[in-house]
Amino acid sequence: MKLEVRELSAGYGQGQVLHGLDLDLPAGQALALLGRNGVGKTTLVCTLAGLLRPTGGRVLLDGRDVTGWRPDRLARAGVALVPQGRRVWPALTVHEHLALATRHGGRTWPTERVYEVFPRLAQRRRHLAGQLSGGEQQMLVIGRALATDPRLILMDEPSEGLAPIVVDQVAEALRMVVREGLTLLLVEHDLHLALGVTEQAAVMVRGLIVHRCPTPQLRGDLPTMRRLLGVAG
Ligand SMILES: Nc1ncnc2c1ncn2[C@@H]1O[C@H](COP(=O)(O)OP(=O)(O)OP(=O)(O)O)[C@@H](O)[C@H]1O
Repeated sequence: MKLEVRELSAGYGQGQVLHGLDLDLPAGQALALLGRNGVGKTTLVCTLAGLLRPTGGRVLLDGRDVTGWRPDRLARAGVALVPQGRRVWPALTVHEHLALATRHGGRTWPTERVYEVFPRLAQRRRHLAGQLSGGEQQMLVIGRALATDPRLILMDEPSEGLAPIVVDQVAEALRMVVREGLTLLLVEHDLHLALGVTEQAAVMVRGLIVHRCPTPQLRGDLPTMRRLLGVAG
């Protein structure tokens, strides 16, 4: 699903965070959205998911103006959000989570397809989510989003607090779904993950995209990474 963001402004009360931000994400592309703490990455993702109302500008999905749409309407249009903090329902099993996600009657993934992306979840399908490891919970949250058959998936820090080996498993899963044509906007501090699964990278500073390039180019551009992201080395 093609995403076009035009002069988007949003914030909290009097505090404006996004200052007329422009962003283009062609259908089927995976984009890493990078930037130091507090530049507005989560604010952008929440605005795109309908959790925050923009105060200005426009958001287009496949050319259709969806500015100000509520989260449920955006979800039905094919937008899925994997928010920070991997919230699961502790007393429901893995399988019940996935079954609930596909209950809305629209297009869905067969649960088995989620299990192909995350074999670990298949092994844990009868376990309560509250008993899963942090990594398994994150797989469940991503799996739940995939089960709704999204066309654009917004992810906010999926690697947060996960062991490196689990981050590798999440990366492998993301590569798989991107290969299948899903459009991905990935907010991520773990550069190994962010640069390992995306073709394009964008860097935010104070509510604006200030740098955009193919991911391999950014990976080879240490001065820019140092300047905009504070990467050591
Ligand atoms: N609910 C809120 N109410 C008021 N201000 C907020 C709220 N959430 C975030 N902010 C402020 O908005 C600005 C941008 O925050 P945001 O979380 O979007 O940044 P970020 O780039 O995602 O940061 P991080 O990388 O630390 O997650 C920050 O100054 C933050 O303090």
